Amino acid sequence: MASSSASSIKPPLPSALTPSSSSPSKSSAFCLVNTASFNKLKLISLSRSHAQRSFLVSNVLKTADASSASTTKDLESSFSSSVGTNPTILVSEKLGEAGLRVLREFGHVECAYDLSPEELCLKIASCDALIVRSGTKVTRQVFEAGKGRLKVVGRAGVGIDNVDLQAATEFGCLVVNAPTANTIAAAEHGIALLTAMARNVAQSDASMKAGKWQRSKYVGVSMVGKTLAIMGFGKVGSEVARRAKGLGMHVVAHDPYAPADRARAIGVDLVSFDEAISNSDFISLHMPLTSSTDKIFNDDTFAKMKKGVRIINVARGGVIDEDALVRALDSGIVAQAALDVFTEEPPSKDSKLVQHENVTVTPHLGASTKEAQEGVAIEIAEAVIGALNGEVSATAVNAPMVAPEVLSELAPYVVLAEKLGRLAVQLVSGGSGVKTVKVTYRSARDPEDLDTRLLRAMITKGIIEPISNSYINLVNADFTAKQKGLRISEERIVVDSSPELPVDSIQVQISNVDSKFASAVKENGEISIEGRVKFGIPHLTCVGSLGTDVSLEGNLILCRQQDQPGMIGKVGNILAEHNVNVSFMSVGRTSRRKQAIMAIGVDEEPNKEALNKIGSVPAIEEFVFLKL
Ligand SMILES: NC(=O)c1ccc[n+]([C@@H]2O[C@H](COP(=O)([O-])OP(=O)(O)OC[C@H]3O[C@@H](n4cnc5c(N)ncnc54)[C@H](O)[C@@H]3O)[C@@H](O)[C@H]2O)c1
Ligand SMILES: O=C(O)[C@H](O)COP(=O)(O)O
Repeated sequence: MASSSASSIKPPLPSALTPSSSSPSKSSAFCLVNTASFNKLKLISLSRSHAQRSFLVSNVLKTADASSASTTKDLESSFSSSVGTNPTILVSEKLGEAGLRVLREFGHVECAYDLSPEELCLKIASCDALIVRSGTKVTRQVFEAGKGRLKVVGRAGVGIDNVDLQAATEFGCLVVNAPTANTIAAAEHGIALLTAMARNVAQSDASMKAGKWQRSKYVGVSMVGKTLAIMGFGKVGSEVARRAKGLGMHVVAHDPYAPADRARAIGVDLVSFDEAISNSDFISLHMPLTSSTDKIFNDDTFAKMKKGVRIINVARGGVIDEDALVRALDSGIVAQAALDVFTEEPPSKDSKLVQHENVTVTPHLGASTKEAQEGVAIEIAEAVIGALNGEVSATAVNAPMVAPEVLSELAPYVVLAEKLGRLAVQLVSGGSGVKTVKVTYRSARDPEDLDTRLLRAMITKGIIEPISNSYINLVNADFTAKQKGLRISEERIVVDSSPELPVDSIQVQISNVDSKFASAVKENGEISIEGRVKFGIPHLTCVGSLGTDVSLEGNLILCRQQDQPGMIGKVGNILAEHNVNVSFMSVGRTSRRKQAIMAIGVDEEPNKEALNKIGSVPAIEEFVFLKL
């Protein structure tokens, strides 16, 4: 007889005991002694020391016990009940009042502006969410300080170059932004800078205020008929293009990812980078700051521009090498520049660029209209609350988006997936050394129609969390798996079952490891378990090559035994003697009086003595105790 210790491994079962894993119920007999009452889908987070205790489904932060939630309504009611406490939301920059009102109705809102990096790190440790604009650097240190509690960073605007997305992902923190509400404001500001620069509005205004009347000095240039290059034909760039067309300009755009039909619809030609910059009279920048756009406008690119070009930047200061721009202004390659954004904000008071007489500047005002700020504030408040409430975020920056209908459909499978991962890793001898996992989804659906990212994340969570102190969710599951050298491959097999159900069964196989329960090892040497959802409840349906049928909740004892009368009673009595409540029992076997697998669900964890007694029942050949 083997116990749950790693040293007591027995060889895999003989092939006589190996019914087909794909259809265990056909070749196994089941005796379902008792069924448990199942908890509702508990979306309350199990997160440690976390006051807010939310379950962020879009991120799969935490799940609790086996559960069922087959409709969106079930899910939503579970979400709302999970946000009972008062989450703390730190707002570190000025946010529109309308958004603050929405946030205050939801939780405790702390507005603390102009925090030093140290002060931010100190505060963040007691916050569930952080809302920033472009002025707050959300660094790795911030995520480290917020570890375990900070669940979401909301960027009240578009650009997320001030947020360390890699660190956010590693710490499982969702980043959401408000990408649409300030588009028009930014485009209008771009046009304002374009026209103000062309007609020297700012310079002549300053001159008049200084008591001068310099009409000939401030002769401008006309815009009609001139070529404007839009660099980055996204939301803002397209709106600038529309407006520039209204000014009678010829507009071209460069954007490696922009669809040609959108450009055509606005009457804009998409051209190469070099073509755009070398033939244009005005160049307006609208691309994000990324590693590939960092200082993309530099000495080399300025040298390719038409002499006397005028540049507008309402995107990010970092896309321009500012020293090179000063040189280009001094040499006359660039006649004028109108800048709303700077590499360092605010720039130094003696910045040559800011002080340059041919440069018009504004202090990052692109998004600063009353309308845009109210809009952005509401957009980000809703996104952050949604994320804390477990809703799918349409503006997630560092997590795959899962459509609400997919989420609702997959809810019970999400629980099953985590339980299977959790069970599989506990069957590994010593629990460690897991490197290769294969997940097989059997489904009647076309493999293309089955989005398994959520399920894979939960299996990863189930496998990693019991053996490490990592915290896994949809945001960081793939990253953490990779970091730990865990390779999870997936296979989808089309089966002839109901296409109404997204998944028929999920099988988790771990290879190249020893098992503490030899019966879990298939002929191919892999630990294998399989489960399905029955009436919304996750069930374990196969262990190794043997069929079983137990609902997954509480704890589980798996025994391999000789199939003979009285086994259920013997084990049941031992557990009763130790005041351990049995929630269900199931016996699967291939044929009479040979070997069988008994699965016993227990509410409490049996002590060593009880487990030893089970182990000494002569007909029991091996057993393992597993925590779900
Ligand atoms: N000044 C402000 O207050 C203000 C306000 C809003 C937006 N912005 C900034 O403006 C920029 C654009 O915002 P958006 O809402 O239009 O974003 P967007 O994502 O809709 O558009 C950005 C576009 O840039 C394109 N792009 C990416 N790399 C490029 C490259 N190397 N060359 C050319 N194009 C490239 C993308 O394909 C995309 O179409 C962002 O940097 C944003 O932060 C500034
Ligand atoms: O990226 C943006 O949305 C703009 O740059 C606005 O930034 P702000 O919120 O700091 O005004």
